[in-house]
Amino acid sequence: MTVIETDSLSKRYPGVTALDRLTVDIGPGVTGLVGANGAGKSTLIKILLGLAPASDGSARVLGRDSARDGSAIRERVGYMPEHDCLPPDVSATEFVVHMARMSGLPRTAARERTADTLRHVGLYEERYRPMGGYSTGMKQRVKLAQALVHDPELVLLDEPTNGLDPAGRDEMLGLIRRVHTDFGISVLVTSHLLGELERTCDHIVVIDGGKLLRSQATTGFTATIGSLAVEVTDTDAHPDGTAALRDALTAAGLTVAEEPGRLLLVELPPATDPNPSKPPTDPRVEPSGDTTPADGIRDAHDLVRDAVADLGLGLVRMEQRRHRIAEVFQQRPATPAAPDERKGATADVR
Ligand SMILES: Nc1ncnc2c1ncn2[C@@H]1O[C@H](COP(=O)(O)OP(=O)(O)OP(=O)(O)O)[C@@H](O)[C@H]1O
Repeated sequence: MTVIETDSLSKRYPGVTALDRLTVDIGPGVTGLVGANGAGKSTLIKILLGLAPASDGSARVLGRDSARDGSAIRERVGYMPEHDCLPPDVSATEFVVHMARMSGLPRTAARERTADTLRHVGLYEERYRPMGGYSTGMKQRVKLAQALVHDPELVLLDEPTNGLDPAGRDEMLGLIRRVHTDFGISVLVTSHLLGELERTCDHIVVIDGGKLLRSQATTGFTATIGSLAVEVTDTDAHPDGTAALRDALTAAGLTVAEEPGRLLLVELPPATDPNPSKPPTDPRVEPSGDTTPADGIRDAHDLVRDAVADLGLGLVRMEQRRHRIAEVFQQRPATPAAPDERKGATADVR
């Protein structure tokens, strides 16, 4: 099932191409839309909601054409805008009730839904105070509440962690995750911080300069590449044991990077099949003798163990690590990257 699909979607402003032939399918669940400032995230959201026309191509949201059926889409989709748009003189309750009424809820239902939604986002007594005195975190919560109040099937959240400190960001990301797990609402959440979506999203779409860089399940980002962290002791024969091991492993054909603290990172082969077009292996069929990723990982372990033993070094630790999303996007010239990794990304990877 597809929740959002775009087909060669382009948006041109005078002198700027905000979206450039973007074709992407997004399914249910929590999807992160990542890109540096100006990558085209807000533009995409506005087109999906039918609030801005595309220059070329098409977009469908919940099966409806965003160019023709904008108002029908907005009935079923909630939107949390990036910028502050809250009237300072009214309370969160008054504002969210108003938004619920605008969405067509009767008065009593609007009040009940508002109370439930504000409770869900963690606003209690403060909900009766004018919003002008709210902290950034409270304002972001009100913006999230008004996106949820009419019980949408999908919410589009534009930079919901903007302006929040690390603790506030974590809380907001937890809330966003619960929007899906507690209510079954699908979420598209934008951020220029690639790393923060790693724990929250099932799927990540990365855009840069309005173009699609990558669209992949979060596990795919982190599981396809890994490394073995190895630390060894020095000996009289090898006063720099780390360097000796690095040279031995490199000579054995492994790609090795050195980290501060005498740690060597040995690249492992992909742990999952990086080529999704390849048919899955039938588990009932005996292995044909071809090497698999698991074989490659075992071989790397064996090579490290043997090299350490041959050099007579002490092995302090050898542990497998999965890369975090942010690392996947850092340039790693020592490793021949898969074609779509080679495109690189300009998203902020803090
Ligand atoms: N109304 C507009 N008129 C002209 N240019 C625009 C307009 N809206 C957006 N742009 C330009 O289109 C590009 C994409 O902007 P967009 O706001 O979609 O990016 P973004 O990824 O959401 O970034 P940010 O997080 O900084 O808002 C930018 O170069 C921006 O300056």
